Amino acid sequence: MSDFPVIDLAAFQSADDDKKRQMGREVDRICRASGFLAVVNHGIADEVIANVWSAARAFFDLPAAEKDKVRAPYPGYPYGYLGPGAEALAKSRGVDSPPDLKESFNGGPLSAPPGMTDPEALGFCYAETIWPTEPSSFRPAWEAYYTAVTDLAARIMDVFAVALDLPEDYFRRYIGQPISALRALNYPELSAPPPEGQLRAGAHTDYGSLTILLPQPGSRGLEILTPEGAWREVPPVDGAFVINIGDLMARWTNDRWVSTLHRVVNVPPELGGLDRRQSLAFFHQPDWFAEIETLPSCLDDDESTKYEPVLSGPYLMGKFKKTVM
Ligand SMILES: O=C(O)CCC(=O)C(=O)O
Ligand SMILES: [Fe+2]
Repeated sequence: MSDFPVIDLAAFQSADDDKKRQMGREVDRICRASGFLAVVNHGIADEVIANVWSAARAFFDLPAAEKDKVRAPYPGYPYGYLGPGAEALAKSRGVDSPPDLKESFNGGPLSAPPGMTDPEALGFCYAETIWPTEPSSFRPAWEAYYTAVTDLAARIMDVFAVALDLPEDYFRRYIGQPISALRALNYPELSAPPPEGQLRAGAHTDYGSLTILLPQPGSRGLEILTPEGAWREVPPVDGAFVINIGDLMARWTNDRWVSTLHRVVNVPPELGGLDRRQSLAFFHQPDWFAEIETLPSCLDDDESTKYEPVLSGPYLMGKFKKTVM
C-alpha cells in the first residue's frame, strides 16, 4: 500500500495558518476515509523509544512464572500482564472467536489527579499498574515513553482540531488529565501457521480518541478494512508512528470520521508470519469527566446529532468490559 498517508508533524507545527489549514484538509480527508495515517517528525527521542522497546522485550523474555507475578489479579482488571489466551479482541464486537495469539503488559495514567474521588474512576482507569521488578529499567522506561506519547497525542489532537475547522487548541480543555492506557504487545514466534480464524489480534476498532501505534520496525501483519470491504496491509513506515482514530472520535464527529476495523494477521511464513512480533499501542482517552458531545463544526444547520453526550471515562469502561474472556 504505497499510497499510505504520511503526515509530517514538525512541518505542521512550524507552518503558518494557511499551510496548517491546508494540511488540516488533508488530515480531514484521511480521517473521513480510513482514520489511519503515519506520523513522521514526531519529536520523540530515539532513546525514549529504544529504552521502552528493550525493556518490554526483556519482560516478555522472562519465564512465565515471573510474568505471572504481575498478572492482572482478576478478569476485567485493566492493568498488568495478560498472558496467552486472555483476550479475543473480536469479542468486543460480539464475534465469538479463539483467543488472540499474543501476550501483553498494560499500564494506566501515571498518577490520579488531586481531588479525584469518583469510585468508578479510582477503581477502573486509576487502578494501580502492577509493575514488574524485572528488568529494573522497566518502570522508568515505560513512564518516559508514556509521558512522551501523551504529549504527542495532544499535538496530534491540535492537528485534528484544525482538520475539523476548530481552533487549534480546541481539544486541550478535554485532555488535561487524560486517562490513556499504554499496552506493550508480544506476538510469540509460532512453529506452524495457526488454525483458520485464529489471528494475532482479531478484527476490532479502538475505543478512544486516537491510538498511537508503534509496530516493530519492518514487521508485517497489520491490516485495515477498506470501505470497499477488502483487507489492506498497513506497510511498515520507517521512523513513523501509525495513528488511528477510535470510536470516541467517530462519535465526537457525528461519524464524519471513521473508526476503522483493523487486525493483525499471520502473514505467510516467507514474509515473517511465524516470527515473533512486538508492538506498542497507546490508547489516548480524554479526561474521565470530559463530556463528549457532537462537535459544533460536525453538524450542518439542518442536521441533528446521532449521539447523546457521554462522559469519556464511563464510556470507555463500558466498552472495555466487553472484551473480558
Ligand atoms: O500490534 C499491532 O500492530 C496492533 C494492535 C492493535 O490494534 C491493538 O492492540 O489495538
Ligand atoms: Fe487496535
